[in-house]
Amino acid sequence: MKFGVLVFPGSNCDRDVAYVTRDLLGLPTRMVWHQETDITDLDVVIIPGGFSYGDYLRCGAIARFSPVMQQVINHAQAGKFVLGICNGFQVLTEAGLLPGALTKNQDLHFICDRAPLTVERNDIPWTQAYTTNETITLPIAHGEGRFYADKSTLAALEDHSQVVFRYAGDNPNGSLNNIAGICNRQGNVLGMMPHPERASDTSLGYTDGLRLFQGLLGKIAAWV
Ligand SMILES: NC(=O)CC[C@H](N)C(=O)O
Repeated sequence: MKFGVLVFPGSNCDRDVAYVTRDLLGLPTRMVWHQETDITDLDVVIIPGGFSYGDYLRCGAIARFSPVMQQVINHAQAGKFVLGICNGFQVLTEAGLLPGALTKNQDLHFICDRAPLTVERNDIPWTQAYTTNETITLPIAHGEGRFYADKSTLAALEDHSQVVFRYAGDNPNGSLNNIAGICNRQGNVLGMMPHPERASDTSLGYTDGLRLFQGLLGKIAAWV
């Protein structure tokens, strides 16, 4: 299984993700510059965190127009895997691959913290290494992480069990329904504000994030 990690001007978690997939998990991984137009060699695309285009206009609003994004849409529509972490989640909503929007945190401050999360479902490949309703802890670091969607979109997300992670403790940013991460209806595209790649190495003190990547490895053969 081959991973590709997108790199935009301003990405800053790209190497952290590659450290997990290439160095910790030993999987083929290549960095994908945002102007590339052929990613058909990839099984999994990860859009990492950071400040693509300096967060001008809105986080992810400019990156969404990078040439590689049409390829990411094709990749997702073919049923292949896409993970957007933090700025990557913002890019996925801007690109229309996930519903809703990430808006400025309720208190308008950038938040850097550890957040307890509830895993809402473990029946998609991404989360099969967790148990449903398990509480895990992942770092968060964002200024625009407040999930918003209109009433009918929010109801549809809940009706189709597309909420994958919810903030378990205090709601850190004012996200509607405590939403920290969602997937598309098929379950192959996942977006989340917390950073699993920053909780994957034992030297960092906790490894709840590693199981996200490990879960995908266990399931991919059956899913594709
Ligand atoms: N860590 C990140 O990816 C940050 C995302 C974005 N720049 C924000 O502040 O919301």
